Formats: sequence, structure tokens, C-alpha cells
Amino acid sequence: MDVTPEGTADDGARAASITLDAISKRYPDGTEAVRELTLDVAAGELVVLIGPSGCGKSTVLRMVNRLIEPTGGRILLGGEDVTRVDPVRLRRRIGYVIQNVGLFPHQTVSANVATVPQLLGWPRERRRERVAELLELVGLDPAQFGRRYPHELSGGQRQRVGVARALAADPVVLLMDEPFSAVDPIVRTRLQEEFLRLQAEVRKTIVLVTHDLDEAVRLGDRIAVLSQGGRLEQYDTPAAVLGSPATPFVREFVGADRGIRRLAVTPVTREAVEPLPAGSDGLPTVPLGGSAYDALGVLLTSAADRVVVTEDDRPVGVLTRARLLDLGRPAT
Ligand SMILES: Nc1ncnc2c1ncn2[C@@H]1O[C@H](COP(=O)(O)OP(=O)(O)OP(=O)(O)O)[C@@H](O)[C@H]1O
Repeated sequence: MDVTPEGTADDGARAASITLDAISKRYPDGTEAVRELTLDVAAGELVVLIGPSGCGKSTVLRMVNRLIEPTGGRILLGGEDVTRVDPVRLRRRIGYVIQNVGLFPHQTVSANVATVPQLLGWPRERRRERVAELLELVGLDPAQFGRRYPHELSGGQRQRVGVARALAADPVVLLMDEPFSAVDPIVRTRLQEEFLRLQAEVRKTIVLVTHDLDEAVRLGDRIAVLSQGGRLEQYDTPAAVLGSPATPFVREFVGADRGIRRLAVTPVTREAVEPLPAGSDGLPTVPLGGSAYDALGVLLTSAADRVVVTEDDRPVGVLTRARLLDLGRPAT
């Protein structure tokens, strides 16, 4: 069955690029939620939209799957204008995950995950295989969880089912609106880590909305910082947004502690490492390529003023406390 929206050329593609071309949304009451926003997301890229409450993040996201109709501009998926295709067919190609997941309460986990395949008329056996594959992918044993109902799951498990459901029909794009904010911080961090592993495997084009800067830094290949009216203040890698805020707005938004956040996205490189002096036995170790933030954590929990950097478990040099702190110092 053809599930490609009319007018798109992404047949068979596993991920499609997204181009927002001067999209605008003026609500009927006159609120200009988004004014001529232009943004490109490459196929397989994970882009995070972040900004203060009311700046238009959710409006932007929902215009991509046409839950909200733009009042101006164009949206291209895989280079094809989808502004005028049937929104229902479009949504079958776009996975959507929201904060409280929105699972159907009276349907089992399996039935929830199979929602779109069912709509698409997949035969029962193919649906069953797909559900099992997806539940395993998100770390839930299909035999144990497939027959449960949403209220019989923890918040984190529900969230995983939401992600599995969004991936069910192999969408070319995944939209996620505050997907991890309804769970406590420890579960959230674990879900984020699992999600990054999942993304490395499925490589979808993902647009994720969050108000949590740490989440944006951890997950985003690029971060789009928005201010009121969906105005794009900066669109760059986490390291660049933290290291060189493009505008006073971004500088204030990322805050005074951007140096420490920056360490989380700064790897310990060979350039930062000094030759290994004699008498370095017994010092704590960190792996080359690991994050400078983790190295700082190791330093803070030991009495040492330097750590030994290793590659394949062999020491390649030392990283001093002073050099480490330099890595977090913003360029501007
Ligand atoms: N249906 C609507 N009618 C009128 N104005 C709306 C409507 N929906 C949203 N808005 C307004 O549009 C602006 C952007 O809202 P949106 O929900 O996109 O922001 P957001 O950045 O996602 O906010 P938050 O982080 O608080 O969820 C806000 O000023 C909001 O009040």
C-alpha cells in the first residue's frame, strides 16, 4: 500500500530532510505565534527547538505535521512541498510523541504500538512482528509488556511505548514535544541516553521541543534557539551555542553556567593532553574522547590536580585541572 503523501519524493527513504521556508502562524485572535521562520533540518539530523515559554516552539512543531495550518510560507519534506497535501496522509509519514504520551488507555501496549500499521492495513502477522521488534528496540520485553494496559506501566515505560508507537510505520520524520519532561530527572536522563542509542540505530530526522537546556545540549546535533514570535536567534551545534552565543538574547538564555554545560559537549582531545610525567601511578584515569565534564567529575571526587588520559586502557598523557577549566571557558 502506498503511504507516501501526494507530491513527496521520499518513497522508500528512511529519513527525509525538512525545510521550513518562511513559515508563519497567526492565530484567529490575531496572535502572531511565528513570523517567517526559516530552518533547514538535514535527513537523519536531530534538531532541538528551545526558547522561553510562549515563543512558538509547539506551534512550529505542529505546523510540520499540519496539526496546525501555517498561515504563510512553505514546508518541504525531502525537498517536496507538503503544505498542500492531505494532512491525514502526511501524518502517517511523521511520528509524533508528546509529553504525556497520549496512549489509548483502553488498548493494550501492543495495540497502541500497532495503531498506524493497523490504519495502513498491514496484515496481522506483519503488525505482530513489527510490534515485537519495536518493543525490543525501546527496551521492553514484548511477552511481558505487550498485553499490559497503559495504567499498568511506569511513566518511563509509557514514554518508551510512545516512542515505539511513533516509530511503528517507519516514519521519515519524528516530532517530539517535551517527550521526557513528565518523568523524574533520573529516569529522564536514562531515557535520554537510551533515546540517543536508539537514534544512532534508526537515524530518523527528529525535531524535538524542550525547555530544558541540558536536554537540548545532550540530545541535539544542532539547537535552534527561538525568541518570541518564533524568531530564530541562533541555529548551531550545542558547543557553538554555549561557546559563542550569537545574540544577547542567547547569551542570557544559556546563562552564566554555560561554561560548565559546555564541558559536557567538549571531548578530551590530544591537544589538551600533556606528556605523562614520572610518578603518575595511582592517579585517576579518563578515556581520550570522553567528555571534559566527566573528567571534571573525576577530578572533583579525588584529591588529585590532574587525571591520566588513556586510549585503549593505555596512558597517553595527563590533563591538568587548569587545562580542563580552560576547555570550559567560552570563546566570547
Ligand atoms: N489556539 C491559539 N490561539 C491563540 N493563540 C495561541 C493559540 N495557541 C497558542 N497561542 C499563542 O501562540 C504563542 C506560541 O505558543 P506555543 O504553544 O507555540 O509556544 P511554546 O513556545 O510551545 O510555549 P511553551 O514552552 O509554554 O509550551 C503563545 O503566545 C500562545 O499564547
